[in-house]
Amino acid sequence: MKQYLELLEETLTTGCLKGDRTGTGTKSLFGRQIRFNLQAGLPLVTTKRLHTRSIIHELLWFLKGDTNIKYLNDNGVSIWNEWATETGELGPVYGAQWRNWKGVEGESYDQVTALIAGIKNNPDSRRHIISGWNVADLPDETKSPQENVANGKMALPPCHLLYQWYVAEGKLSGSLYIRSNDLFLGNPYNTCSLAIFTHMIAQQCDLDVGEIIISIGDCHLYSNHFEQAKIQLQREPKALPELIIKRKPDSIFDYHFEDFEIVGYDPHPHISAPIAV
Ligand SMILES: Nc1nc(=O)c2c([nH]1)NC[C@@H]1CN(c3ccc(C(=O)N[C@@H](CCC(=O)O)C(=O)O)cc3)CN21
Ligand SMILES: O=c1ccn([C@H]2C[C@H](O)[C@@H](COP(=O)(O)O)O2)c(=O)[nH]1
Repeated sequence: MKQYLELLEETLTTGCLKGDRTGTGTKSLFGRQIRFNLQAGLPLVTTKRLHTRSIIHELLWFLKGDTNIKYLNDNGVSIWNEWATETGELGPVYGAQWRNWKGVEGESYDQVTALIAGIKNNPDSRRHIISGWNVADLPDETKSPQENVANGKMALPPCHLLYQWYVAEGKLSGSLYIRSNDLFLGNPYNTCSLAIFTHMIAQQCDLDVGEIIISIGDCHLYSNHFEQAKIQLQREPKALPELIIKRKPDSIFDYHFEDFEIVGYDPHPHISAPIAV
C-alpha cells in the first residue's frame, strides 16, 4: 500500500487549504492516480484495520440495486446512516443507477447485467462501463440530503462515478474515477471495493485478475483527520492479504457475504476518525 501512503503524505504536506460543503476544511490536491496489481494480493490498507465487513456488504447492496439502508443496518453496517431519511431512503444513489437507470420513456437499464454480457461476449470492447453520474437525479447542493431524497433526488451525488474494465491476455483490469475522495475514510473503502468487484467479475467471466487503477479528482484529507494520517504514516506497512471466493455463484447477483474470505490480514490497530457529513 506504498502508493496510498505516499498520496496521504503528499496531501498532508503539500495539499492546498480548501473549504468544503461539510464546513470541516480540507487539505486538497487535484488529479492523482494510484494503481495496484491484484496478483500481488488484495489492496487493503494494513497501517490501520479496515472494517471489511462493511465494504463487502456495501458492494452486495449496490449489486442488489438497493438504496435503503435497512439491508446494511440489518447486517451491522452503519456507514450510510447519516444521509438517509427516517425511512432509510437515500434516493436514486449507486444501486439504482447501476441496476435500474431510468430512460426518458421510463424504461430501465441494468448496467451490471450488460457489463457481464459485454465482457463475456466481446472482451476486446472498449465500452465495459458502469456510470453512476445520472445528471437528472443529482441533488441540489443548497438542500440537505434528506430534502433532496424527498424531492426524488440522490442524497449525495456519486463519488465513485465511472467504472471501466479491460480484458487483455486473459486478465481483467478495473479502473475507477472518483470525483471527490476522502483519503482517510473513503479511499480505502473505494480501493478494496473495486478490487473485490473486479475479482467477482473475473470469476464470472473465467478470467484472471490484472490491475486496478484509481483516478481521483479532488483528493482531500479533512482537517480532523490530520493527526490520524500522521499516526498511519509512522507505521510500517505489512504483507497484503489474499481474497478467496469460496464458490462460483451462478451469476454476479448470487454472491453472499459468506462466500468471501480474506486470509492473512494482520493490520496495525484501527484508528477512528469522525466522518464529515
Ligand atoms: N465524508 C465522507 N467520506 C466518505 O468516505 C463517504 C461519505 N462522506 N459519504 C458517503 C459514503 C459513506 N462512506 C463511508 C462512511 C463512513 C465510513 C467510516 O466511518 N468508516 C470507519 C469505520 C466505520 C464502520 O465500518 O462501521 C473506518 O474507520 O473506516 C467509511 C466510509 C464513504 N462515503
Ligand atoms: O465512496 C465515497 C463516497 C464519498 N466519499 C467522500 C468524498 C467527500 O469527502 C464526501 C462527499 O462530499 P461532496 O461534497 O459531495 O464531494 O464523501 C468518498 O471518498 N468515497
